[in-house]
Parts: sequence; C-alpha cells; structure tokens
Amino acid sequence: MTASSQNRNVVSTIVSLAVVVGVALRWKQLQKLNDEEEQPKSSAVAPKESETATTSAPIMEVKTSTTVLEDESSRMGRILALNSITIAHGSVTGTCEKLAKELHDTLLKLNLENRTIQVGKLDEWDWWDELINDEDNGTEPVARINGDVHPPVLLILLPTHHGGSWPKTAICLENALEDLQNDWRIEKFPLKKLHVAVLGMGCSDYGDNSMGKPAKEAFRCFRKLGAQLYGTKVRIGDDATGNQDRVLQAWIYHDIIPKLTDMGDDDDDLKETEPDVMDIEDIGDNMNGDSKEAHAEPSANELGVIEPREMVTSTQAKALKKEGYKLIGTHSAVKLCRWTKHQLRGRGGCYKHTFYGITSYQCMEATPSLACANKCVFCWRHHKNPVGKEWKWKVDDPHYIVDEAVKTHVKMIKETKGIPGVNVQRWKEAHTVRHCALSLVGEPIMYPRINEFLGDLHTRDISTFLVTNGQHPGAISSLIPVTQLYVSVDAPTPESLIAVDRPLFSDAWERLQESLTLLKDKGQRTVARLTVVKGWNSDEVEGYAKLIALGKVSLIEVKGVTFCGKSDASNLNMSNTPWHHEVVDLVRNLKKELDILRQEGGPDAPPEYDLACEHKHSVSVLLARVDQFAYDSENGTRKWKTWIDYPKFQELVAHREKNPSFKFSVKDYTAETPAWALFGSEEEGFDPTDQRHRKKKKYPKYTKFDGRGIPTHDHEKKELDPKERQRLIMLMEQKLKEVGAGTTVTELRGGEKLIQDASLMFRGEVIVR
Ligand SMILES: Cc1cc2nc3c(=O)[nH]c(=O)nc-3n(C[C@H](O)[C@H](O)[C@H](O)COP(=O)(O)O)c2cc1C
Repeated sequence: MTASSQNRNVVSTIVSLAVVVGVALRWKQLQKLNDEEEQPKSSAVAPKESETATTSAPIMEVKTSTTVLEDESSRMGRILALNSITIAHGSVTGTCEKLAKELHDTLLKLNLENRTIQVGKLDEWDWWDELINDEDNGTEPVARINGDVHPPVLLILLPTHHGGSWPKTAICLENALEDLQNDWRIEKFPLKKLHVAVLGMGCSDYGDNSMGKPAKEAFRCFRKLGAQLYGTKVRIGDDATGNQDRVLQAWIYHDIIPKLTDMGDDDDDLKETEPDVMDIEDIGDNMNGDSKEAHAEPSANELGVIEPREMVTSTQAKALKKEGYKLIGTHSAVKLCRWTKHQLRGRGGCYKHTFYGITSYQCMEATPSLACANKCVFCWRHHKNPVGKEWKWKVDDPHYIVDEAVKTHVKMIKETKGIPGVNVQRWKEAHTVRHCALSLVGEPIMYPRINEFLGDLHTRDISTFLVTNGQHPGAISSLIPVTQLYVSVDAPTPESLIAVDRPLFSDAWERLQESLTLLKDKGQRTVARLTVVKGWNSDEVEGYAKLIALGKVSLIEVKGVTFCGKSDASNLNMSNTPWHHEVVDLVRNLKKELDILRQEGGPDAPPEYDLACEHKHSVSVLLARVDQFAYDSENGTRKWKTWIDYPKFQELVAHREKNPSFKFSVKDYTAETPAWALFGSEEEGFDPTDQRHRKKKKYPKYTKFDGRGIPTHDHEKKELDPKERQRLIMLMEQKLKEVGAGTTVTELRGGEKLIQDASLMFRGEVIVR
C-alpha cells in the first residue's frame, strides 16, 4: 500500500464511513480552495465542452444545485453522478487519449438524452473521493424532474507499462481501487451503482504476456467492488499489429452502445442487490475480446500460415509516408535529409561533414529495418514506426533494398532541382551516392541480412555510418567492418535509460553495457553517441563516463536533442533542447570524469579523450581519442585527423572481402581535419566554402544572450550598451505579443519545421529542424 493511502487510512480510522464521506467532501473542498490560492489566475481552465451549451449533443445541464456551485472550482464532473458518462484515460504516449476522444465524439453523435458526457485524464480526478462519495452533486433531483434516471457510467482506457505495470498516469486509480478493496470500513459492494467498461492497450512485442495487465486488473477490481461491467471480457489493442482502431470500434459497438441505449429507466441497476460477480479466475482466457475484429491479429498458427507477416501495417505505412519516408519493400525506407538540401544550396553541411568530412549532398539516409526495440522520448519519428524485440517479419533481399534505396534517393535528388539556390555542380554530383547514414529510423542491425546489405553498399563505394541503440549485442559482434559504428548512449543509469528509451527489453541496461563492451574489439572506428535532452539525461556525467569506458570507443559525439514539433507520443518541448554552450559544458565535464577514470588506472580505464570538433549549427561537439586521432604539429600545437579517407576505407574493405582474415584498424583510414572544423574555431564548425544563411540579416550576430534569449554581447563579444539592450528588450516584448510565450511549429514544404519562439529571435538563424 502506498504512503499516501496509508495516511488516508490513518486519518479515517477514527470515524465511521459516513463521517469519512463528509470529511472527504469537506477536505476536497478545502484542498480546492488551497489549490486556487496557489494557482495564478491565468491558469484557470476553460470550461469543458460538455459543461458548456456549445456542443451539438443535447447534454443535460446539471449545474443547478448548491452542492455543484460549491464544487465549481472542479473542472471535472463527479464520477458517481447519475446520468453521467465519464471517459477517463491513462495515456502516456497518446494512443489512449486519441481513442478516448474518438469514443467521446461517437457518444456525442448518439444524442443520448439526459446525459452528461465528459472525457479526461485519469489523474484529473481524486479517485478515492470519487468512488466512495456517491453524493451526486444534486443531479438526481434534476434528473428525476427531467424524467430518465441513468446510473453513472465509467469508461476507462488503460495502457500497459513495464512488465504489465500501470503507467504513472493511472496509479491514482490503481491505488484507489486497492484501498477500496482493502478498507474494512467500506461496505461489500460499494460500486454496485456504477457501470464500467475497460479497454486495454499494449504491445505484444514485449513478449512477456504483460499486454493489457492493468486493464485486466482494473476489470477484476471493479467487478470485485460490485460494479456492473460491460462485456464479460477485456478488449486489448495491440501496437504491434496496429489493431487499436478496430478494437475500439468493437468495444464501442459491441460492449458500450448496446448497454447505454438498453438500460433506459432500468432501475434494477440502482437497486441494492448483490451483483453477479463472475469468478475472477474465469476472466483470464476471455480477456482478448469476444468479437473477431476486436482480437489482436490471428497468429500464424491459427491461420495455418507459415509465411511470416510483413513488418509495416497499412496504418503505419500511411503515417510514415505522410512524414516523407519513401518505403522500400516491406521493412525499409529512405528519406531526404534536410542537410542534403542545405548543402545542395550552399548553406552548409551536417555535423558529419564537419567531424568526418562526408559530403552531405551525397549522403543517403536509409534503414533496412523500420522496427526498433525502443520508443525513445526524443524519437523524431514520433513512434509511427513498428516496434519489436526480434525480427519476426518477412525478410526482403538486401540487394533489392540497396538498389531501390539508391534509385529512390536519386529520384528525390532530381526533384530538388527546382529549389531556389541549388548549386548545379553539386546537384549533378549528388546523383552519385557516396555515403549512407543508417540512422534514419528503426534499428538497422535487427535486419537479419545486415552484413550482405552493408557489403552491397561497400561494393558501390558507399561509406557506412551505422547507428544502433545497443539492444542487440549479438548482432554487433557478428557485424562486418563498417566505416563508423555507433552505439547510442541515451542515459547514464538503468532508471534514466528506461525513462528516456522506454525499451521493450527488460534487461535493456545490461544489453547496452554488453554492446558497448563489444565495441572494444571491433577494430574500426566506433562512436558513443549521446543525445542530450535537458531535464531527462543531462545530469550524472560520471555514469556516462563509466559506460563509455566499457567500449574505449574512438569517438564520443554529444548532440543536443532536436525538437521535432509537438507530438502525442513525446513530452518534449523547446525547454528540453540545450543551447550549444550547455552541451560544451557537459562535454568538458565528461572529459573531466573520463580523465579521473583514466588516472585511477586498471584494465577498464578509458584512453585519453579531448575536444576535437564542434558544429554549433547542430549543437554538436566531438571528443576524440588522443592516441588514435591527435598528433603534434611542428610548432607543438595539437592537430587532429578525425576526417576519413573514404577511398582508403573502400580499398581496405575490398581487400578484406578477398581475404577475410585481413584486419585493419582506425588509424588506417584517418585524414586531416581542416582548421574550420576544429573545436573553438572562428567558423564554429561551419564550412567556409558555404554561406551561412541568416534570417533576413535583420539583426547583427550576437555572441552572448541572457536567460530570456536577449543579447548581452555583440558580434565582437563586447557587452552591449544599456540603451541597445533596452531596445532589444522592447523588440522581444513586441515579439512575445505576436507569437506568445511558447513555441509554435509550422510544417514547411518538404517536412521541415519552422520553429517560432520569441526567445530565439536574436539567434539570427532560420530555425528549421
Ligand atoms: C514506457 C513504456 C513501456 C511499455 N511497456 C509495455 C509492456 O511491458 N507491455 C506491453 O504490452 N506494452 C507496453 N508498452 C506499450 C503500450 O502499452 C502501448 O504503446 C500503448 O498503446 C500506449 O498507450 P498510450 O499511447 O495511450 O500511452 C509500453 C509503452 C511504453 C511507452
């Protein structure tokens, strides 16, 4: 039992249930008064649709009694109010929320007479108070005057979290149900007047039978507490098959609507009879729903089919295409990177150009596996791709994928000809793909024929930058040499890894550690990639250092997260995006921690790293191994060779192809890093052969800003005079009036996003992510 529920019980053991109810009511009112005092006026919430007269459905107005007026600070109506229908969801990544809205819309269209319909998040109610307090705010007399009396209906949508646990957003309900069952002072079937239906969401790819557990538990608890359950089974939607919409429809049309429209004046429901309690253990097998269309897709066994299914469902394909992905075969995709377009227009390349000398306009972003075993909070795909622990889908031919990927990429290049400012010479060269970034979406290393796929790219003289999230150590150890092999290190502790990556594997931390350890013996260039999400994984640098030490990686890339616009599936916003100087600070601290570990010595001591390059434009900094990439110039200054000799790499892999016992290593294909790409250079990692594009050149370049984003220092790093500061403050205030305090994201042609945010107005760049 939780601490909060224990407290509640300690307080309430001194009074009878009747008194508890009274106290609870008063306490709730007092709480609300307190809350009101603490909250600024501007945060007052607008009335819900169902509380206003603006909805098209004939919703009964219930705000007539004194009790309701007393309770007016509450946004949500009472759960046990007669004639109420409450839709409550515990959504974290948006699925249940979306389905709850669809259910709400469907019920509104039914024009159910004399009902209030409300929809909200579970944590908008105090469930203990709601479920023991059946004083319905005076709705009963009003309802009786109007004729029909309907029992309260509660429709719950619950996602599944790790190992079948309830998501944080639903713990409030879990605790209340547990307390209600365990509290000896409460009558036997306290919820007998309540009608309940529960819908579960989960993902069978977790493969641990956890799918829908919270929904099943809720179902059992409500039944134990005497509630009238709609349907004898809990329906469960499955992300892996994308059947959520069908399950919702089955729930609505088979379980909910027949009951809602049937019950009419059926006062039996309100009679204080013993409910028909089904043996709880019987529920188990029936949990998946009783109508065929509500089921998760039938298994291969059921169909007698041996052929595995295709990875991407039609819903997922639609969503991915909408985001600009060109799907290839049944599990691969390419997409034109914004940096490709940037460099074609002479506006600078990506950080891989700065750090490693790739030509961004000859780089193809691709993946042979749209599926992934994580649902990272910063995933720029907003989780529209499938998830899975292991490959269980049809396998396309690797040569077909490479062929189609290149053709599709070149087709997209052709289409860029019309973009203003495209450099014709570069555009022509761009028709030859020279690099492949396998970091687009999903987990490339999951593809069972990844080595053949990579080999095909190498025979076409295409370099390979492969990024894995470290959940498949087996695939890392059997991987052939690639130009650069990355493992994403998204969090420094097991707890933060679960919070940030939201992995399918319960041993995700151990898998990451094993993957990093395997990097030590790969031979070629290896990279630990850190994506900094402010407030999520930006602390505990010591933890990062320990992880990195496991692999003794060649390079450490630290990059600020890119904000990809608001998404149902992500809680990120602009405040999670670090400034470049914050990333630099983190990198300096990381270096210090690595130095400490190195000085401590021992077999796991990391090698020496130093800050080698930066690309301010994409908030990225590179730490490189001194022994592999640094050398002293004649005048004693440190120089770097982080760039790649691509023809040499192709030569080496070709040699290895002929003679598999041939080994080569990092130093065999390094190349000199130009001065403009080095950390601390004037150019901040921006290739001087290109032109940095600044918005209308409206403001001069500033070098320092205060916390609000107002410049404090001019382009020569001199402090601005107070008069100029005042002018800029006024400009910012004016902008704030225009665009508000938050961030607006406008989707531009080609999927780029324009971020409007007053705090960025003096940064001088077009902020397209
Ligand atoms: C952090 C996290 C952990 C999850 N763990 C499980 C799990 O253990 N078992 C399962 O069946 N589904 C699991 N899922 C899948 C969700 O239940 C599923 O994606 C659901 O549709 C999410 O609903 P929501 O978008 O409304 O939050 C998990 C999802 C997340 C984000």
